[in-house]
Amino acid sequence: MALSDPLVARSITALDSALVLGTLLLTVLLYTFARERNTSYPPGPPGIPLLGNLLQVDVLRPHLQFLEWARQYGPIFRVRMGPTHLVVLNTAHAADELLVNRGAIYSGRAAPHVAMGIVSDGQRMVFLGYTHAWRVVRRALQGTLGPAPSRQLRKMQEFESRVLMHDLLLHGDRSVVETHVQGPNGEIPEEHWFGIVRRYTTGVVLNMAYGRRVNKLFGHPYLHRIYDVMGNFTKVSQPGNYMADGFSFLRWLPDRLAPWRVEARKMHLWEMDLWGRLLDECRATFKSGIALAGFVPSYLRARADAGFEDLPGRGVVVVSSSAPADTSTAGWMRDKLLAYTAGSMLEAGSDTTAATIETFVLFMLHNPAVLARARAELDAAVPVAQGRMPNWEDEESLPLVVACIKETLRRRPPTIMGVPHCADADDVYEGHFIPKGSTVIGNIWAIHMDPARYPDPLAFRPERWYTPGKPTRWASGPTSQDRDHYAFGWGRRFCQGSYMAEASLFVVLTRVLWGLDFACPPDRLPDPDDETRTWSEGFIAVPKIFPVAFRPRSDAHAEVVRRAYEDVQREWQVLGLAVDER
Ligand code: HEM
Repeated sequence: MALSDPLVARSITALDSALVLGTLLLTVLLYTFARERNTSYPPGPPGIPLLGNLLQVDVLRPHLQFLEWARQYGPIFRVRMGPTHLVVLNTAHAADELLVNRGAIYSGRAAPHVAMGIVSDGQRMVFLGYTHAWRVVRRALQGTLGPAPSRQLRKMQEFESRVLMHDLLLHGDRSVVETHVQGPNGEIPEEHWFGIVRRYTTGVVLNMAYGRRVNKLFGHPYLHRIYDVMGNFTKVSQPGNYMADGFSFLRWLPDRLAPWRVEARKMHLWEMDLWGRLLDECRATFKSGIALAGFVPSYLRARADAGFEDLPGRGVVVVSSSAPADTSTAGWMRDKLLAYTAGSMLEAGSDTTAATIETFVLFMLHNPAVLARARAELDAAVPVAQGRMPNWEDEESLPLVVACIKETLRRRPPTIMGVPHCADADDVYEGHFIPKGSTVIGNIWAIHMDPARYPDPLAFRPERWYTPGKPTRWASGPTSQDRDHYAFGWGRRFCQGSYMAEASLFVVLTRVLWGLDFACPPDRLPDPDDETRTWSEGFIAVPKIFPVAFRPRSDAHAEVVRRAYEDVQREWQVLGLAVDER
């Protein structure tokens, strides 16, 4: 038979591939064994060859098993998920020491190959390595999200919270009397009160990024697309989802043997149809001379002023700087990185904040005595006779309410295991070797459940933070000296939106407590300790939908909410923004 015979050629190719694959697997196996025998790694559960501990962990809810191992092995343990070394830090001290004090080494990201390299074309900010491009992005965002500039965002947060209050009033008991079913990928029915919360959280970030509004709950062109993209990305970035994430040699396979790559490229185009289109629309407006507020319009303006009006492509354009290459922030984002950076804001800021609001309501329903005390505090600080809703100026008079928000972030942090960092160099911690390339997890869940730091950790107890008559400090970082909880992560990768997030939580939750009674039928109230029934899977573990009936605490409260909503419609027009459509 001639070699040109297609059947023979195909079987030789298949045999070759199998041999190459087998040899590579064997090499990985031998290398792993040899390395492990001679090194003093952190303690950890024994695994099996090749797969390590992969089969011992529910990859969709790893925090449960990781908490068990934290109790067994202490401040630091190590597991292997296939070829990936995971070093897990379970006390505040260990996490602060590595992720903050040794931030020069531990600020990288272990990005999943398929989700970051292909689906995001390497441009998603949250997964960028500790690189020059990341520094350029981070510096650009700080001008909008930093402690001082983020105060400029409060006007829109205040305006949008009026719409949220109005919508919850309109919602009434709809999610209790109607049957709503969550979609298989966590999709929220538009009529459910979770949709009202999402409209707020996504709306304020969309406004921050693009100066646009989400002005309707039903049929908005972007609202659902954003959640679809986020949901898909959460799925594809899940550890264990793609073999090629763990076994890098699979990345050499040609397309016909790697259908995941073809699928991932399609996903990238689908994502660009959203993030790229938002940028294109913004650029068209900018070029037509209309001045929009927001991070992206301001960035396009500044970039054009610097002589880079059009910068197609990915990554950054390097601008010479006198700073050393490893600290320089000089440079401009090209279009694709800019589009993904704005998209990353929407992803990072929407579900996390929405989940915290919903979780707060859940804990209040479970703790009616705390709720009554928080309300009494609000009624004293902002009597309804004043004809206004609470605002940030009232913060000092509301120490218990702030303590309740902090306790929500501690008791159930939305990014329950944080976002993994990566060790960019070999290191030793308390005699334990941490190899370069290890994925390093600040185990927020284990730290928040540490009874030495938080006695009776499962109890919802705002008193941990509350001193009567004294303002409650947020104490959420970024410095290790100013930490009561770790919901926003660590060090140089600390959540850049934390000031914006806390401002949203404050204005929304003080208003909800102040103006609305809310109730859930006891037999439908989810149990916060029931992991599978109450919380979603994934690296942002959010509450599953539960029904709540909202009604005004009095006619006077309802009147204040209604008036604030009507007034804000005029404000939208003055600002040239879309009015609400209901
Ligand atoms: C309650 C709400 C939020 C929580 C709990 C939260 C939590 C987190 C966590 C745990 C990280 C990873 C930190 C680390 O790597 O150690 C993170 C990163 C980040 N967050 Fe947030 N976040 C929230 C809201 C927001 C908002 C509103 C924004 C902006 C609109 C935002 C923007 C970011 C960005 C840009 C990063 C990536 C930082 C980097 O990789 O350098 N977050 N967030």
